[in-house]
Amino acid sequence: MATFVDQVTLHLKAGHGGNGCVSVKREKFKPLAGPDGGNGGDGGDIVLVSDTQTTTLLGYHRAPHRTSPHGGPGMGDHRAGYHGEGMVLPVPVGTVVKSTDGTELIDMVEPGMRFVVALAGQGGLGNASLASTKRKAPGFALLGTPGWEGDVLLELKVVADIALVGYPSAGKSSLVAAISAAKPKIADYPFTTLHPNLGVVESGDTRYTVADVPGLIEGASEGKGLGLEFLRHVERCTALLHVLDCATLEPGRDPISDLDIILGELAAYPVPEGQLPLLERPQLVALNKIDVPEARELAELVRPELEARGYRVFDISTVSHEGLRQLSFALGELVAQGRAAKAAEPEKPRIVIRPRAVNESDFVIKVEGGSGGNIYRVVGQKPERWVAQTDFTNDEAIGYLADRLAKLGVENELFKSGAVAGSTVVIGRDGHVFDWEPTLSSTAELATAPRGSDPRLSEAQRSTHSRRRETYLERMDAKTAARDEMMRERNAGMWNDDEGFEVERPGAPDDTAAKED
Ligand SMILES: Nc1nc2c(ncn2[C@@H]2O[C@H](COP(=O)(O)OP(=O)(O)OP(=O)(O)O)[C@@H](O)[C@H]2O)c(=O)[nH]1
Ligand SMILES: [Mg+2]
Repeated sequence: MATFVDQVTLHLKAGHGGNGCVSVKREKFKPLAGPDGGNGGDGGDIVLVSDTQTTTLLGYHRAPHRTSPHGGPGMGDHRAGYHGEGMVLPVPVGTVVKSTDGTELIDMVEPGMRFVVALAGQGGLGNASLASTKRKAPGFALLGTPGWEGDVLLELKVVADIALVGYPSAGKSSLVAAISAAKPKIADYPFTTLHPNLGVVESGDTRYTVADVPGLIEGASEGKGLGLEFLRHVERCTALLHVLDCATLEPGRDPISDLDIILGELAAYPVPEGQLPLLERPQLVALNKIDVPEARELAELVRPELEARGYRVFDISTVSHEGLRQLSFALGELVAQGRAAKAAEPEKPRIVIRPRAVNESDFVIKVEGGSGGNIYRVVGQKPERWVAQTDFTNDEAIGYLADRLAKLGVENELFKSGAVAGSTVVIGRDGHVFDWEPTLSSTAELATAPRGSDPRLSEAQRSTHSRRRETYLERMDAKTAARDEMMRERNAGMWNDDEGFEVERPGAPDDTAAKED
């Protein structure tokens, strides 16, 4: 028998971004002709895609380690590194992706949904891209950031319209076999069915799926028998069909008490938030095995009570096929009603399929008490990424990082949170924890010096625009003053023509002096 895998832990490693390149263009007679280091390429993301052609997680059970390619490093002469190719992992429709702590990341209920489960690293900028008017020849490049690495849990939940529930050997698999083309294993011992079987039924205009799940017994919710675990597959069904065995010879069992026990077990199953509890969904009852005379009698006997409880009851035999037509028609009606109700619901917003997307610009500083004084922890996507991009063996790169952090306001905030000279500053929540040693001196300077005395925090740096505007206005004022002065002189010259008028030419006397030399 083929193994049925409905749960698998994937170990994922998304590709790293390639490092940027530091390179200087060399030409004949011009050995330092400017930076030309190319950017590193991005790594490849690992993407899950819900695919109707995929029906099992078996492939991932056999090969749970998946690694996507890294981005290539940048090279000289402005050559960028290649991008790592994204890795697409097809999963069956109905796969739920969870993190290792059990939180649901996404429910891939619709065919064709894409979920970036492991985000690749970004390529680092090369020194050509880092060049600016102020920094004409950067002697550093940014490192590529690491890709996401970790485990996720894939859980396959069968998506069926109708779920058959009942005791072992009640005839659930036989019923699926009788009303659909599915060929589940049928035998006269309990727990024949170990994994759900799906059958497709066509009744009138409606086409629907029926899931036959393993038998339930009393205490299933506490783990007896095959436990409640298999009800996970029932979770998404529109309606339930109770299959009751009227021909059982086991002492102490009869259709009514069987039903009560199953109802008790179903009530104990916790459905995920936002879904209807199992017992609040439409339910029908099938009294099975009425080809056996005693079973038919028993069915007649219990029918009034079941009807009194409000169930629609069907007497069936999967052997003689009696009652199956009416039953499949009734199930089809239920499904059609369920679908119509669903279509009338306002459409849910499409799920955003990029994980771990936090507001990029935000960072927070957490002050933690340590034995050697407070630790200032900077937590935020940007600062963490920038740290990962920094080559700490290169002073220029460290300086660039300090500038970026200062511009974002990190150092400002550190100062406000009370960081002083010698404080330990750590950037990153976990994983990327790095001790802020290399730039401690600059942080310390900032923290001890009164605000504004640090050159990088001076007004000239902080508000370049208003500063530039001020300088411009000053210069314009000076110009106007000079012109006024000149006009005044010229006017004076016009009135006193005899005194002569000469436009002063600055530098002219010097020129003559130079010629004379
Ligand atoms: N006489 C008679 N026997 C039936 C009928 N339906 C099922 N059976 C028998 O009951 C036994 C159990 O049938 P299954 O379909 O395997 O029962 P199940 O509910 O799927 O059982 P589990 O998978 O163990 O939970 C088999 O021996 C079937 O032949 C029926 O309508 N009449
Ligand atoms: Mg079965």
